[in-house]
Amino acid sequence: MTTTDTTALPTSARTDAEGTGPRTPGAGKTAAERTGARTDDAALLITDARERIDALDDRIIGLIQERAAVSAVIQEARIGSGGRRVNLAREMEVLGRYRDALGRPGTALAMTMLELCRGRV
Ligand SMILES: O=C(O)C(=O)C[C@]1(C(=O)O)C=C[C@@H](O)C=C1
Repeated sequence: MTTTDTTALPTSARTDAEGTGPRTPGAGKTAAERTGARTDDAALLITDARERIDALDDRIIGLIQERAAVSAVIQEARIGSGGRRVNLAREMEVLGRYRDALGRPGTALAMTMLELCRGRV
């Protein structure tokens, strides 16, 4: 690894030694440019919090994939028994749960999730 001494620069003007290769988003950018922050403290906080968000998003994506697999088992069982892929009454229950917990955007989220789990109707 080639290293450049950036310690003479203000932290906000440096790029991270790690994770800012030529293909890494944010490569060659200052912490301020990467985060939109105007102070080093804020840039650090944002960088840290973004790592937590990325970890949460990874888990959410994994849960959606797990949900889709369980949903596929149900759909296959129903189709295999002579029924239809879609069960609208159940979808209304799912939409209602998301709406109750998250409001109107929850409904939109649930509709997208159902599409991911059973395709377009
Ligand atoms: O609960 C079911 O009966 C399912 O088939 C699962 C599921 C879902 O992913 O939540 C998928 C398709 C149906 O239309 C309803 C719900």
